[in-house]
Amino acid sequence: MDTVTESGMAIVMALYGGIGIIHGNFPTPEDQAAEILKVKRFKQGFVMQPYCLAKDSTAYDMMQIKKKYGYTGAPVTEDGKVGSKLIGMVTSRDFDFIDVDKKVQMSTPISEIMVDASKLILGRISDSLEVSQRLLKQHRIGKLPIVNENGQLVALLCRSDLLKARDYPNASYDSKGQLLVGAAVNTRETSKKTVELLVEAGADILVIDSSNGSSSYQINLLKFIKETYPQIDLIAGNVVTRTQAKILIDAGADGLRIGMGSGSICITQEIMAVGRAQATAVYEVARYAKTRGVPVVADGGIRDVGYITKALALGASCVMMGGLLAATTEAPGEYFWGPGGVRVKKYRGMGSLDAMEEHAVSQDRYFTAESDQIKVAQGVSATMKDRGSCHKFLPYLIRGVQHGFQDIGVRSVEQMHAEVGEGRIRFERRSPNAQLEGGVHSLHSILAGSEKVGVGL
Ligand SMILES: NC(=O)C1=CN([C@@H]2O[C@H](COP(=O)(O)OP(=O)(O)OC[C@H]3O[C@@H](n4cnc5c(N)ncnc54)[C@H](O)[C@@H]3O)[C@@H](O)[C@H]2O)C=CC1
Ligand SMILES: O=c1[nH]c(=O)c2[nH+]cn([C@@H]3O[C@H](COP(=O)(O)O)[C@@H](O)[C@H]3O)c2[nH]1
Ligand SMILES: [K+]
Repeated sequence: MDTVTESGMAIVMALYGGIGIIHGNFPTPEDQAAEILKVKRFKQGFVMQPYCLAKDSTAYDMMQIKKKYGYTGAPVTEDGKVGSKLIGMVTSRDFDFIDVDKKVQMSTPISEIMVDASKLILGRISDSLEVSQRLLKQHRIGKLPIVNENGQLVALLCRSDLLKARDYPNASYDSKGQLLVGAAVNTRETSKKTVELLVEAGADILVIDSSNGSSSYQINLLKFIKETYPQIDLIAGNVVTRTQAKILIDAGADGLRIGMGSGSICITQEIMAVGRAQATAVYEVARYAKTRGVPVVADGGIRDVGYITKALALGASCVMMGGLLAATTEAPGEYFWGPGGVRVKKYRGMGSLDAMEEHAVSQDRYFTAESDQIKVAQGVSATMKDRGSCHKFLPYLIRGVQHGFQDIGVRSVEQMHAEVGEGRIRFERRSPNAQLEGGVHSLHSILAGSEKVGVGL
């Protein structure tokens, strides 16, 4: 989803053993492929998307970076982006000499404050983290810009990060040791070209993204991709019935995505009058897919960590989450202050009017003909409360699932599936009263900070 997964989210997901599916709502397919490349080029310990200044930036622009993001220095590049030529670097040390109270000095060109690239110690993209770290220490500098052979900025190494260098023992790597990443494509004819770019950029998995997977458009694209790129794992969907599952498995799907209208921003069940209760859908489709040796993804409706455990118990091999990961630091978009002074980020359905209007690609998807001006939204646009960084939230989710498995008495997803299959682990219907009882109830008030999601971060 375009408010959940771009390269930043995909990187952190892979570092913790998951995978991110880069959304397909970019202005061009090249933009989507560029996000795949960013994940593939990610080097552990490096900041791959540092906030940059442009050659015509001023001291004021640096102050804005400091105010908004808390960073005291920034690389200066030709056009203010990563990937363009590095022309200098500003650090707090250079900045301390500027009196920020004086207006004239706020408009001082950054070129007068920065240290010119010719005088900087630079790291090379081909160097390992150890070599670059040694360079930092040797020269006692705070920040080391990493450039490629053309002098273009590709990353930044910060001394402050050395102290918190993390290890990711469960990271998802491909055979070349690069992080795994997937991408979503729609079922339009144009996707054939998009797929070529995504595969070239190194996508490991493609997800054919549609609310109703069993369409002729999807089957055609699925067959095309399987024939043209047999090495690519393909997840088809979405489906909620065994019949739909059969159609896609027969057409060659390697995995299925289950869920129709169960997502937090979904209004499909109300507007289209189609869909299915998510637990039933996961249970039924997973049971059938298992007989065909095809794994399934439970997509949508994961409200909290317990829902992941439930989805796995119902037969899913993994879950896909939108809302639960939205409004983390790594989700696209900026935080802003929502009603009640709460810090929020935007989260919207890919079928919301908002998403449809933003990009020509998604508009195209929703117009049955070019001249068709009537849009039927299948999702809403919303905000989500700041959830902090995935570096804390993902370990919380993982540990939460582990505790759930421990309490149930299973050691792995495979064991869970086997014991459910054999009837040793069983589900029992809960009455509405039992569900109320299972939640927080009868309290005068809940103390701030102890809300359900994220307890124990
Ligand atoms: N999981 C869920 O419950 C739902 C998810 N969504 C999300 O919203 C986004 C859009 O979903 P959909 O509306 O299902 O998109 P879609 O692209 O599958 O369908 C949109 C419209 O385009 C038409 N279409 C698709 N391919 C075509 C082709 N090759 N030629 C001519 N017409 C074609 C379809 O028939 C449909 O009318 C996706 O990201 C999806 O995941 C939307 C609704 C429900
Ligand atoms: O009915 C819908 N209208 C939409 O506009 C829409 N956008 C996304 N999705 C689906 O919702 C999933 C995420 O759901 P959660 O926020 O509950 O994790 C996602 O993974 C999608 O399957 C949509 N469904
Ligand atoms: K819903």
